[in-house]
Amino acid sequence: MKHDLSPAVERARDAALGAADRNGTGVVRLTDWLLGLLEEDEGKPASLLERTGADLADVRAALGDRGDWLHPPAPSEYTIYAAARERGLVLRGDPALTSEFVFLALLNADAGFRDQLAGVGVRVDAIEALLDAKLYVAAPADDAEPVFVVPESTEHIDAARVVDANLNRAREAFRVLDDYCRFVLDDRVLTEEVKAMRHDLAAASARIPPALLLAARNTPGDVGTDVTAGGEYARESPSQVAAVNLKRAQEALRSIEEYGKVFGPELGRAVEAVRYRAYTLERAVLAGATARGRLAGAKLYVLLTGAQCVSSLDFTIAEAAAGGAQVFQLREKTMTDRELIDRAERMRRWTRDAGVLYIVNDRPDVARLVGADGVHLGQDDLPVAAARRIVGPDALIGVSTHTPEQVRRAVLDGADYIGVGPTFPSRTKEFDHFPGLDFVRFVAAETSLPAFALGGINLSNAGQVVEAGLTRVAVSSAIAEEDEPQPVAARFRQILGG
Ligand SMILES: Cc1ncc(COP(=O)(O)OP(=O)(O)O)c(N)n1
Ligand SMILES: Cc1ncsc1CCOP(=O)(O)O
Ligand SMILES: [Mg+2]
Repeated sequence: MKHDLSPAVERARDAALGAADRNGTGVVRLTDWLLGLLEEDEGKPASLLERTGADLADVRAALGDRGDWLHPPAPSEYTIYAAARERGLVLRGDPALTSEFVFLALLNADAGFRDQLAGVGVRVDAIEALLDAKLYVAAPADDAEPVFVVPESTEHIDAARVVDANLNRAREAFRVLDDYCRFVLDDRVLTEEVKAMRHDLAAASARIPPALLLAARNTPGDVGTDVTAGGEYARESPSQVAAVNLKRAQEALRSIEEYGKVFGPELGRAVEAVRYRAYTLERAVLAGATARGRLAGAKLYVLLTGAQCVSSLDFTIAEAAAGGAQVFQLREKTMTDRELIDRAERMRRWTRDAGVLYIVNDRPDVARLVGADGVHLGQDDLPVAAARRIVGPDALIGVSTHTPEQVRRAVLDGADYIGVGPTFPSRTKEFDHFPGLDFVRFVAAETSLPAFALGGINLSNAGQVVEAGLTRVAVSSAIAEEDEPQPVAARFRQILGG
């Protein structure tokens, strides 16, 4: 039967037959065919090898010299051409007998021989990927336009290799972070954010066909696998493990973003969005841990407005602190700025003397000016990031929350604690909506960030808050309107579990 061979295939066949004649056996070996195909430096088989990272001279030398190799006989010409046509049809929709598909057919003809070739850097899967036209017009299912249409090129294999390695790195880092948020922080909001980031990264990377990523993978040939940095095996604490893996995820995402640009702008953009979220996550996870530390034992938080106190402010602070209140907030809503700064400075002294934390309500500027420990922000006050620029990295920032979404946002914005309420009708502030104890229950199950229930909490109903799952409360009238704040504060502490 006459086959319609390309000139390059004809030359390779003649070379193989000639080699068989010369060695006296008359048996044409796979080696003879391959050497025939690789004879031309500029030929497609040689260029495929080089594009996929193999050294042409090494491969030729191994085929020619390796006495320890098995050199199986080549299949019949008919079988070789049938396999080549089939590969050409599947990968390109074209059954023409050209050298690259005959090359591929020969590489796949004998598994043992293919393994020997892998030992000298011949990566059949990568060669197949380069020949696979589908890979270059891949588009995610929900995109109307192809995301990238490129000619086959070594650049894409190289970039896919970097992206593949960094996707694995990022996935592994996210897995470690998932464990930290879930088992160490016990925080559902953060755990779900890590999961969502993993999912979004996977969706973004689907823009590169998985077959291409797999084909580009070359772990044995990775010169970095046995290079370890000092300190890689030393971790002092779970939070250090989290910190290291947050950095690892960010670095891997940056690399995917940069090398992903080789496939078009969309991948870079989508991964950039995940990377920014990784920075936010870092703040939420790590600074949250510091804040958790500072507020670890804080159970009773007192909001004070001078005019509401039946005694003087300084007496109320000293007495409530002596009874066990640990955090005090200056909440003045009607003062001029001059009056406010004056009071805020005094309150700094009184709270320092009492050894308690001091938070200023609403005003990051005032908090910073008087050296308060932090600021409390409502939903209509400055956002966390803006306040953080004023108060600095070490100050505590609290956020009022009234809905599940506000809790999620506060956690991810890097709030250090949240106010949760209003729980009950309040004598201090009027409300027309009460998320109540159901919301307290939700918060208790959702986040490990310090969360203070507030709104109408007193000694009679504080137990219900504890039953609903929170053991921290913020109160105003229950302390400010008492002649003797100390025993009241002490009783709160008992109810809240010491
Ligand atoms: C600890 C704590 N939680 C909630 C609030 C309420 O803040 P906000 O909603 O901004 O209302 P005002 O207190 O500013 O009227 C808070 N102050 N403290
Ligand atoms: C400011 C504020 N925000 C929600 S409840 C509340 C007031 C808390 O005061 P009280 O403990 O007297 O109800
Ligand atoms: Mg406010």
